Amino acid sequence: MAVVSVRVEDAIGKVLGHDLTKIVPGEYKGPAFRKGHIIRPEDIPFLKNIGKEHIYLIDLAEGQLHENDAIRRMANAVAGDHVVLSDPAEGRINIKAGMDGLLKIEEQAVHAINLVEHAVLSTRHGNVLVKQGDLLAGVKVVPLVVEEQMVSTIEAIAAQYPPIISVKPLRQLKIGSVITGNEVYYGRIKDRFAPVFAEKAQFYNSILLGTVYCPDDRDQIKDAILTFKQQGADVIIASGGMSVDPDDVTSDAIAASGAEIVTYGTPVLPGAMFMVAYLGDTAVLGMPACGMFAKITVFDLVFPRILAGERLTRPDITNMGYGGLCLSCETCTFPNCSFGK
Ligand SMILES: Nc1nc2c(c(=O)[nH]1)N[C@H]1C(S)=C(S)[C@@H](COP(=O)(O)OP(=O)(O)OC[C@H]3O[C@@H](n4cnc5c(N)ncnc54)[C@H](O)[C@@H]3O)O[C@H]1N2
Ligand code: MOO
Repeated sequence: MAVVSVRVEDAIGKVLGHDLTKIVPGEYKGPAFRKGHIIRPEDIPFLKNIGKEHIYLIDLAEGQLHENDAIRRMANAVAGDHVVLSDPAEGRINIKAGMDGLLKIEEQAVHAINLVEHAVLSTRHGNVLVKQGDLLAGVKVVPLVVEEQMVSTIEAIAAQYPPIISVKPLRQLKIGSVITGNEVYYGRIKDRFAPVFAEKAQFYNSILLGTVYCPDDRDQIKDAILTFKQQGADVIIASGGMSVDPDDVTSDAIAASGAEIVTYGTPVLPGAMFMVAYLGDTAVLGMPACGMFAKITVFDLVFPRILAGERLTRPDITNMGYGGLCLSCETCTFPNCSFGK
């Protein structure tokens, strides 16, 4: 490749080899001139004002790629379902959500690609809900010109993984809620869980089939779970009675329903006493009383994945320990924080 640096005064009539960026802090950041622009005499003062005394004219050799062609290939290699790619601008392609859904990122593949010299694949954390148009990742290369070999190495890495960046569509789920506890059932205290379930159902665009109240009685809780199963619930949530007291029988009731227990306990705080089980295809979740108190809990890490049609395994849950500690910030910014990442 010949990359020739010429004085801007000598570049009139020549073709610009890459986007030229203008930045005014707080006001503007973007391309002042795009690759392919033919330099005009009136451009000279403007170029000098953005600090350019020289510009590059590029003549690619065999086996070399301009940054824009390299990042187009890289972006296509990492893009899975329901994502859209921007055009290159300033040597970068943005990958955005093509629809609302659950963002999936193959983390190991991202690490492997970034080990390739000059590659830049910068992503968000996966397993969060995204809206159509949300930014998911940016793709760049460091130099203006790269060897084609570098890009084919990245394509080969990407081929070893499932789609690296994708968005899974969400289902609308039918939820049955079973609220347990003698103190609520016998009217000693006012129930505080039902409003939480109503809010969660609305937030996650799900349908609440109904709410059944049970005392701390294993068989009554079990029967309520089985009734919701018969009614076609996709998810059954049983609240309270999930910890260590003798009256805490909810986990026993879930087991007695015949559900297959994936985990009792999660390495997430709040949510240590949470249970994930499956009765056929119906997820049965044991929600400890922290779910009534904390705005965001392990439920908010688990539920989006169920919405996206995933059946959670024990490693899915145990992997949540790294980053599973909520800092209970005064102003909650979840999912834009370390919780669940
Ligand atoms: N010694 C230990 N104590 C606790 C442990 C532990 O491991 N060892 N775990 C703690 C964790 S973590 C959680 S979370 C809580 C809650 O556990 P439970 O799900 O068993 O909650 P309950 O005992 O049923 O109730 C606790 C508290 O919340 C009130 N409650 C429950 N449901 C309702 C409702 N629908 N409406 C209003 N109030 C409700 C209940 O009356 C109790 O005051 O345990 C920790 N403790
Ligand atoms: O299930 Mo409890 O969170 O750890 O509060």
